[in-house]
Amino acid sequence: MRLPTNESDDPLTRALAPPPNETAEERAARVKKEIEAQRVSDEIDEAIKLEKNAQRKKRAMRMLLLGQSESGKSTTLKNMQLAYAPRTFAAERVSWRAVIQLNLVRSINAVLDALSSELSPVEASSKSSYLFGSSGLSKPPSPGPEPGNSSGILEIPQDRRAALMKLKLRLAPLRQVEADLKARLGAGTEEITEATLGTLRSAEGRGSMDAENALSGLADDGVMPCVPSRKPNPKEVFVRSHRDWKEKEKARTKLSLVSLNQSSRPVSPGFSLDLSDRDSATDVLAGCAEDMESLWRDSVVSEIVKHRKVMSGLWDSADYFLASISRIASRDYEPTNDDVLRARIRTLGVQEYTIPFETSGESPPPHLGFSKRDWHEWKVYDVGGSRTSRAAWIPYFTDVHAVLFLAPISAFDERLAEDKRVNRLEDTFLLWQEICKNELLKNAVIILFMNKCDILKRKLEAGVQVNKHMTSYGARDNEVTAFAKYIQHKFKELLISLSPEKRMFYGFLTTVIDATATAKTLASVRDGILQANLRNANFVA
Ligand SMILES: Nc1nc2c(ncn2[C@@H]2O[C@H](COP(=O)(O)OP(=O)(O)OP(=O)(O)O)[C@@H](O)[C@H]2O)c(=O)[nH]1
Ligand SMILES: [Mg+2]
Repeated sequence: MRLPTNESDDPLTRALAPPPNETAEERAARVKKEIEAQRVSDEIDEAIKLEKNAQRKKRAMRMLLLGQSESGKSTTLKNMQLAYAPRTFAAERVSWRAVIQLNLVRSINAVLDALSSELSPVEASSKSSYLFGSSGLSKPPSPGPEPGNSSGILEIPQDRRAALMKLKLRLAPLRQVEADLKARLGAGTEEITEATLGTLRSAEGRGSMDAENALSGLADDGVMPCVPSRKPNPKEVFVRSHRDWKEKEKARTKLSLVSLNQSSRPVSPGFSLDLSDRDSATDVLAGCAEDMESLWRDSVVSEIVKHRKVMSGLWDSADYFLASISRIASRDYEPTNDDVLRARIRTLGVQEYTIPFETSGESPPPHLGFSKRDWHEWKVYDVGGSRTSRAAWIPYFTDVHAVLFLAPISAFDERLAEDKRVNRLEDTFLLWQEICKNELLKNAVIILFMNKCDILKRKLEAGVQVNKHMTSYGARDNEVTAFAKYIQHKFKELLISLSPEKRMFYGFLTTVIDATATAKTLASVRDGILQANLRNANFVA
């Protein structure tokens, strides 16, 4: 057979070639037709791609992380990444630097507020909304002494007053650092409290972008009990990206570290360093490191912190970061795994993650219709947990295979930040009830993490009496094992009595800031979900 020797011999080239004596008008018409044909073809390709993605999504294993705000959902998610996607976790570690710096600066500013209240009570009372109002710290303050009420003011020795005043002045730039970091990291830095709810609503009226973010998932009617049954508004439904601030922070931190080393190391050719983007928060923090240490270690300040119950107004990891001031407030600070697990930023809306849960490499049973990849690469959805965010959860209840419910059992003596009338454990029980009886979740495996056992232990050992806050606890032993057994029984009873179908109870006592223990628990969870779903042949869409 003779092969074509040049293009004109090729039948395909010949067939596609324009007619030899094509006029200019004919050419224009032909090109127009070809462009239109290409557009239609592209549209078809795009539709096929979308359909393929939708099918793939439908088949992927899907898990929802649910629970009230600060229950530990995002911390559990970080543990999943650390255990199953360590490279992604390591690559993102550097982007947590600003969040950790902000966690530290906010704690120091809260201490400075308490100090101001003691040094000059009248001035402080006019500013007191800063501390637990607009700054949006996570928990409402425990009722401390009234500023201006002399019986509530500590006696500060005269010789210490001047030194503490000076320290306070030298640390004043940290207010601006807090504002800058919040602006950089976005609305997740604003905790939803009774006070901030008002601020956020009025910001929405002005149509600000930040309010738009902050209000993601906020129902029209404001605070809602548990999971609302009405349809969420469209703003609440879409998956929010968790990458935005992480990508920006990663770039900024790398830049800042390069800039720090530029005098000793030559900048690689072609790398353009934008000095205007250098990290001024890091510079100010490094400049204030010694003063922050002096403040935190000062015996008078310690008394004030205790007296004003500053720590109970902050989130649970504040003391961890305050214990590491010199390490964090240095120019070359790079977060450790533990730092990242402890870092606090509120989750906005619903965020989707892909976790490669593969451990033993086994294949999915053929009759379930999963590809090997879909079987191991789970879609995990982390949600914002405050009452105002819960409407956003509902669209994710359809076709979900597992719910991992976080119950912070140490919160038996705490109140919801967004509604101080409600006890946090009571809110968790109400939420659990609604999840257990929800029709949309009837085929999902429900797993319970009774979390924050470390804090529970600390509280009970410090003498906090459970039965003062939960009369039903009666005269049972005021210690961790007895309390955990009691609580576990309550959760199990509710699950069994409320589930539309007969259900297995999977409960774990957890401290999710402990990565080693959590990795073991997560391996059991994964196996439990797969086993339970294997038994339930109906679950595959
Ligand atoms: N001590 C201790 N702290 C914990 C534990 N679990 C979570 N935390 C801390 O509690 C804070 C809140 O945890 P997150 O994981 O951000 O809570 P969340 O449920 O995602 O909260 P939202 O995003 O607001 O819904 C963080 O500072 C965590 O480090 C725990 O078991 N023990
Ligand atoms: Mg979260």
